[in-house]
Amino acid sequence: MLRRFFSYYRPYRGLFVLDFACAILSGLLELGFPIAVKLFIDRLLLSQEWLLILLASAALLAIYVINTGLMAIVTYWGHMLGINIETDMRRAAFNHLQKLSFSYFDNQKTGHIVGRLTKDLEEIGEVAHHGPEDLFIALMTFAGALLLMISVNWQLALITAIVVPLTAWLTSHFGSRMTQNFRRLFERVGDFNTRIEENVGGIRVVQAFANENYERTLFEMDNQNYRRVKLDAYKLMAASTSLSYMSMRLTQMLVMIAGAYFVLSGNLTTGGFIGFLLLVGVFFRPVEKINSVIETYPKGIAGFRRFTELIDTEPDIADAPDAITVDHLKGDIAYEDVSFGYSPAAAVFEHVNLAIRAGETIAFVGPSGAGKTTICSLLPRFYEVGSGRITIDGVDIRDMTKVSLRQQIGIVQQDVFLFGGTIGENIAYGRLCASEDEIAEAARRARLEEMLAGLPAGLDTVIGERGVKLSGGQKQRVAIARMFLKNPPILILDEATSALDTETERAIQRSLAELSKGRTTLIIAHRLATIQGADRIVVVDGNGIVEQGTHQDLMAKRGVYNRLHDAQMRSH
Ligand SMILES: Nc1ncnc2c1ncn2[C@@H]1O[C@H](COP(=O)(O)OP(=O)(O)OP(=O)(O)O)[C@@H](O)[C@H]1O
Repeated sequence: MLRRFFSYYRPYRGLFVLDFACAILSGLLELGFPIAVKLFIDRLLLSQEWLLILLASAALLAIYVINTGLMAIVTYWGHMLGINIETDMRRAAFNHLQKLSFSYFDNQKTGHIVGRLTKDLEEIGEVAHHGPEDLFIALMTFAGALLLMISVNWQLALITAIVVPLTAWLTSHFGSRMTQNFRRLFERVGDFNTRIEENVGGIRVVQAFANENYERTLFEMDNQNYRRVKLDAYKLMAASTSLSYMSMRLTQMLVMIAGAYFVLSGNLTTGGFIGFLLLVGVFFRPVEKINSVIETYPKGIAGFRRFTELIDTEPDIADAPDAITVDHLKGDIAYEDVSFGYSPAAAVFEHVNLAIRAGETIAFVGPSGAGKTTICSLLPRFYEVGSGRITIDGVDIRDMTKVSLRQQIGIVQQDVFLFGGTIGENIAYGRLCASEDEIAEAARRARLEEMLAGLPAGLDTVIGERGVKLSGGQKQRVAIARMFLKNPPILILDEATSALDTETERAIQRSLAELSKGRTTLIIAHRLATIQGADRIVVVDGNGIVEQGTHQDLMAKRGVYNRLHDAQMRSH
């Protein structure tokens, strides 16, 4: 894992060397300072040569100034190193996320994904900056101060070194527990990110049901879980901080008593004693740091593990190595003995065979949950067929690149998802390089003109998050306009069930009819009245296709379709 972590430093070798070199230099100056003080007191002070004393003071000041500069470099460039690595990892995670298929997102909570890309990576950035530097400097300071202490008085050095095994124990004992703890903490952050996401996204439903109290209770549960885990972390930290503090101060006391004895017995100079005490301070600095390190490192490690988990998630639908880029498909589709289930244990349908000619309009009907949407979502490879194959123009869709395949298929969903920008931007999502004229033309063909005329900003009207400022019908028309712009040879229409008024509904039907002209169209139908004109109606039940034919054929057959039709007629 460590090697993998360091591979992210590769592009920033120069920055790393600069940061590291400055940190080492600063560490050395810190180490040299107590010895300089010792010499100052023992040699210069007693010599009473004022010029030398002033010169030595100026030299000490210069050391401080240089150290200040070094520390500024370490703080700025060191953080830049951390931020660069964090940015790279975030980009890698986001790019990987774009490759993952629907099944991954079906099983993930949005808040957890957001957490991985924000909080976790922030912690990694901190460790990326401080990690190697702190570790190395800590070791260097430890070793350097110990050697200098031995050179001043080895007996005192031995007393001071008592603290080393204790520190090692504290680091290993608390470090791994803190890593586990922070991992749990990040999960809890993910939980309430998800909760907030769902609550804000669904606030209209929450308020319409007047379920604010219920939501408050759910949120408070997550909030308290987070609090508990965080308190556990601080309990561990309090234990490690107080243990290390106590051991340091006890050692310091021992050094004071033993040092006083050595000075009084003439085995140590006053300068040596003061210098030694200053060295003890330097020696303890890494020990004191252990408390912040014990917080930062486990967070970084936990964050990095979560990051690698995401990066290592293989997209279950990937391009074959020799996948071809398709363009201008005609739109002949064939499902050949296709079986599929979202989980291997539960098949949604089995042995589906269906041939659709280019330009044909096929409507899928059947009871709710029968698998109409699922059949259609296999075509753009949102999910992979379990067995059998699907071809377009005779080519297996698994032999095409995902991007080129999906460019050939347009989907108008029942639940139109719009982005938070303007109407124009949302239409342009169909073809990002479209000109303004093309966007306006698409809007006209989707019969958006009248609505746009009533808006002062027209296509530049901002429609709010997920398009909340538009009506259901308007959103659908924007989605249709997008498709006119995308202009794919194959179309999947998830027919709207939302109760639009008859006039709007008719207008939308007309737009859709125009949109599907000359394209192979698969309609996921909920209301049979609207699809009677389809070239073919395919009836799906819980196992697969049970009937197919024109409306007239199926009515004459007096089978499932006939029953569904009669039932809907009765309910209207
Ligand atoms: N992402 C998913 N993960 C697991 N199971 C799913 C998923 N989507 C749908 N299902 C299940 O697959 C079955 C078929 O669902 P599908 O949405 O294809 O039916 P449908 O005929 O389109 O229904 P409706 O008319 O209500 O939209 C259902 O039992 C449903 O619970």
